[in-house]
Amino acid sequence: MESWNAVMLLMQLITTIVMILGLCAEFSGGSNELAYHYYDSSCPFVEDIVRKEMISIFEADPSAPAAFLRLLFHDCQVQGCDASILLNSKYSEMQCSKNFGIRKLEEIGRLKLILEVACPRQVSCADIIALAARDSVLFSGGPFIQIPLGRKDSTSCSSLQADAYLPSTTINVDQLLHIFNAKGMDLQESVAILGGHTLGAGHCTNIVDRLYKTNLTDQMDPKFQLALKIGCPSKTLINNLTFIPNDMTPTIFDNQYYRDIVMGKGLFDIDSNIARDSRTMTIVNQFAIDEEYFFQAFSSAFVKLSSANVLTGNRGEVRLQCDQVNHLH
Ligand code: HEM
Ligand SMILES: [Ca+2]
Ligand SMILES: [Ca+2]
Repeated sequence: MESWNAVMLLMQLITTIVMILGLCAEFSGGSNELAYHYYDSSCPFVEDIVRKEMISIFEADPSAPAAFLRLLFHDCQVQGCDASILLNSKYSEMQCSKNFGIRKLEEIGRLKLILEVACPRQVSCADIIALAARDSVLFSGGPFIQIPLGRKDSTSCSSLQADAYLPSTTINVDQLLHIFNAKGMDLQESVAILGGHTLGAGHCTNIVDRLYKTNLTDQMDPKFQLALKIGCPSKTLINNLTFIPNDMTPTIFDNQYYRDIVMGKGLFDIDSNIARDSRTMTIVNQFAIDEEYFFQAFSSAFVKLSSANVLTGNRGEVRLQCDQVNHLH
């Protein structure tokens, strides 16, 4: 009987400890999930502050939205959306050649400084990247996408991981679907997220291999091919400087990308592949004629991309400076 009482007492003690721990987590904002009202009490104007800064960045440089959208994809693709791409260290992800052309890291750092003044130690660099990307979509004519917040920043990064997880331009449709299925996307969302290529440009260095292949089996539109050859004359060193727009309206977030790839005017292998694969072709054709449908699928895909594999609660930290971890771990 006595031992039974002791067991009961122990169980009560454990329940109390678990409850106290739970309460602590709640009060410290340590919820383990992203939330739509995450900064309501700790930084209520975070979205307005980011939006205001973004507008002035976009006014100064119309190519900026493309940069922020790609930055989000490349952050989320390696270790999840944790601002690992911003870390400046021996192992920086930016050393990886697949991150060639990634821009505007310093603008995220500048936004962070502004937010440190408004709400010290609250807003993670990972959330700033996600907000910058969704404002980029909106201000170039795309949908307004509400995203949950509360991502924490990583305390490490690895260029090897970037090498392993960033996709190359020659991936096939199977590999593409695999990448986005892993983030919970269905077929439509996987085709929609590649619609990010409605913005921005690709450098010739990423195009020439396809363009000057001896047996170009691609059904590339001949006039488009000629235009690409004029834009990227040969395999020269200046290929790192010259570039070609991703679609015919590279500063507008629209469904032009799908209309282009249907007509054989896709810039990279993967762009033309989704227009020809039997699984993805029908969706590409639908997006090409129905922009609203594309916007809807892109919006839900964007939430999944930016929520996949995030650090929350006590995992990770809110960096004080986006390019450095707070202290050595
Ligand atoms: C999964 C397969 C993908 C591949 C292989 C791929 C590949 C590329 C390449 C090679 C470039 C050109 C980089 C340069 O030469 O400067 C590029 C640009 C771009 N990508 Fe992707 N991408 C993929 C998916 C995505 C996704 C999911 C998004 C966003 C949702 C995205 C958004 C962009 C944007 C906006 C640019 C233009 C960047 C700029 O102008 O600065 N890409 N992509
Ligand atoms: Ca990352
Ligand atoms: Ca466009």
